[in-house]
Amino acid sequence: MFLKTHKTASSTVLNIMFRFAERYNLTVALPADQLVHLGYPKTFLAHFVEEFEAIGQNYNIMCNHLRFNPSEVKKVMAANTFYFSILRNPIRLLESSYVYYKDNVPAFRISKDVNEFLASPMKYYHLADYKKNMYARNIMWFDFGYDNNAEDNKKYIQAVLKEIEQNFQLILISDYFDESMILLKHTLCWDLDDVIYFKLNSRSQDTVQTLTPESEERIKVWCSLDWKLYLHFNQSFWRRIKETIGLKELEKEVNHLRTRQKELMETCLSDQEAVGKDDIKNKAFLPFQSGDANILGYNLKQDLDNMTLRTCQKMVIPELQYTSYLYTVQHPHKKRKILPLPLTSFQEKTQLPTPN
Ligand SMILES: Nc1ncnc2c1ncn2[C@@H]1O[C@H](COP(=O)(O)OS(=O)(=O)O)[C@@H](OP(=O)(O)O)[C@H]1O
Repeated sequence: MFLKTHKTASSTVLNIMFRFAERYNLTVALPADQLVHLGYPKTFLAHFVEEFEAIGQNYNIMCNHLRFNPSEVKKVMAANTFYFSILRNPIRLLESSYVYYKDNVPAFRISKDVNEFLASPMKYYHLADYKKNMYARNIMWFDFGYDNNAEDNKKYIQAVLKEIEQNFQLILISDYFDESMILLKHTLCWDLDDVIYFKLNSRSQDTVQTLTPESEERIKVWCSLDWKLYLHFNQSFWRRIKETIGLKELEKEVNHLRTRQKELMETCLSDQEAVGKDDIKNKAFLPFQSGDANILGYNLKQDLDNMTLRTCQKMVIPELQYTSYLYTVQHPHKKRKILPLPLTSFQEKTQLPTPN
C-alpha cells in the first residue's frame, strides 16, 4: 500500500506501482465508479474502492490518492501488506502546491504570488475554508490523516510520528528520489527494472516561483507540523540507507538506475526530455493541467515496434489516464471513467489494446 501524498513525486511512484501490477498480474484497489481518487479529501472508507464488497481483502496494491485511515485501509489490504509513503521538503512542496492549486484553494487565490502569501498567510487563510485549504498548510500531515491545523505541540507531534512509524514500514524522500527508489528496491527485493521511471507531473521552469530566503524560513513556521515530519523521516531515511545498503553501494546503484533510465529515454522519446503541454502531440498523453502550472509530458518516437511502444507508453501515461485504463482492464463490465481531460478514448488514441 502506497500512501500517495500530494506534490511529492507520488505520480511517478504510482506509475511504477501500476506497471509492477501489470507485469505480475496483480489486482489494484482502484477508485469506484467515476471517482479518480479514493474519496480524497474525505477520510478513506473501504467502499471508495471499486468492487470492495466482492473482492474484500484480496487486492494486492492500493496507491491512488486517499486520506489515510488505517482501520478502513486494513479492510481492503491483507494483514501482511507492506505500507510505504513519500515526503518532500515542505519548502519546495509549498511552492509547488501554490502554483498547482492557485485557482482551487481559497487561501492562494487572491495573493499575487507565493511570497506575498507567505508574508502574511493568515490574511488569506481562513479556518472556515478548512475543507478546501488543506493544500495551503501541512498538506502531508493532512494526507496521513491528521489535523493540519493542530497546534504545534511537542507531545502531540511525538505521538503522531510514533503512530506513522507503527503504520508504515518505509517513508521515502522525494528530494532524493533515485536514492528512494534504490531503498524501495532493496526493501521489497525488486529488480532495478522495477524502479526505472520517467519523471511525471513536473512543471516547466517558467511556472516555478522563486522563494525569497524570508519565505523559506516562514514555511518552516507556517507548516511546522510538516517541517517536523520531514526532518524526522529524512533522518530515519538516511539512517536506514547507512544501516542496510551503505552509501558506496547506494551511489553505484543510483548510477545504474540513471544509466538505464537514460537508455530507455533514448529508446522511447523523440525529444529526449519532457515537453510543455502545448508541445505534447498525442493528447492522450496530456497530463491534467491545474492552476498556473504548465505540467509537462512526453512525445514518443514514431517508429517503435509494438512491444517497445507498449513499454514506452506505460512509462509516460499520466496518472488519470493510467487509472482509467487499469479500471477498464480490471472492471470490463463497468462504465468507463470519464476523465476531466480533452480526449475521448485513451485506448483509441494510444492504440493500447482495448480490454475485453
Ligand atoms: N522523480 C522525481 N524526482 C523529483 N521530483 C519529482 C519526480 N517526479 C515528479 N517530481 C515532482 O513532484 C511534483 C509532483 O508531485 P505529485 O505527482 O505527487 O503531484 S500530485 O499531487 O499527484 O499532483 C512535481 O514538482 P514541481 O515540479 O515542483 O511541481 C514534480 O516535478
